[in-house]
Amino acid sequence: MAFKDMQGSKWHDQMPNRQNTFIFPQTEVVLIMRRSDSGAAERARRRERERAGWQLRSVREMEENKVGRPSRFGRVCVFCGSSPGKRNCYQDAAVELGKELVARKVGLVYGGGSVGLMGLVSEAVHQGGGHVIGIIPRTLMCKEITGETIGEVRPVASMHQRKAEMARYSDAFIALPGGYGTLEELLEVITWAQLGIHSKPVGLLNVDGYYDKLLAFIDKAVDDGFIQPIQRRLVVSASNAGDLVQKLEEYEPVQDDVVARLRREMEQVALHPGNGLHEPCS
Ligand SMILES: CC(C)=CCNc1ncnc2c1ncn2[C@@H]1O[C@H](COP(=O)(O)O)[C@@H](O)[C@H]1O
Repeated sequence: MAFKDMQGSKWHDQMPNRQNTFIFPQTEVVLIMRRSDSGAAERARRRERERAGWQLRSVREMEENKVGRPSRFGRVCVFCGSSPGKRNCYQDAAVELGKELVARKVGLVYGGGSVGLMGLVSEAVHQGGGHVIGIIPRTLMCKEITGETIGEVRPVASMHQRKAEMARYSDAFIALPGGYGTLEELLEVITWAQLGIHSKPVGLLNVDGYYDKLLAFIDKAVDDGFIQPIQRRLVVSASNAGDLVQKLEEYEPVQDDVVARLRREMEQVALHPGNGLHEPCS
């Protein structure tokens, strides 16, 4: 009997835990490892966990390549326009990204609804058999505004809670072309990464140069001293879905002393509320 980790690189000769699975707490990705796993009980457990949005792959499946390209991500959050955009390339890119996630067995987290590029990417994942979570404020749940939400719908109280939940459920973020809403969501997760609130990769799907000017702006902010050069790495970009997801898979979090200190302090505050809140910077 042998066990293999998510990247398929490490072998272990003992069962990782009592459920024959590896659990990656950060990503909530689970792998079934036992070669001999078969039978109704295992299939039932698998169905149950898949319903919960976890990903399960047996070593045999991976080796026979039946599950497509394996991924380190369980779920990716996609921010995108609630409009379809005027050019076909944007709509095509949304569908292509959905298919890429399906091929890698990565679930989708998005803002719910079926309008614009949001509808196209969620439909592509859903139709391909992928898991979709739509997080939508109750006030937006009127179908006339957002259209039908497919997959699992998680209603939340506010736009703020929506963003927090989208971030919590995801292991990485991708922005397709979009407008103010997309930019706001994108910049928030970049800012959170800069502050060490998370260390998940953030990618821009730069369809036909849509984000060239934003990337140029970020470079200018680095040149003019408003963004630290090391923090430039927080934003990954590519012109097509396959390259972008691959870059995100290979992304290594920025190692920044200031970020590390902030993260430690935030963990302290979370553990001991009231501590450290009024301490001066050192
Ligand atoms: C009231 C109204 C215009 C609703 C349109 N219907 C919508 N339904 C669901 N989420 C939306 C909607 N409009 C904007 N958003 C949010 O804002 C983002 C897109 O905004 P935008 O189109 O890029 O700027 C989405 O990721 C979503 O989180």
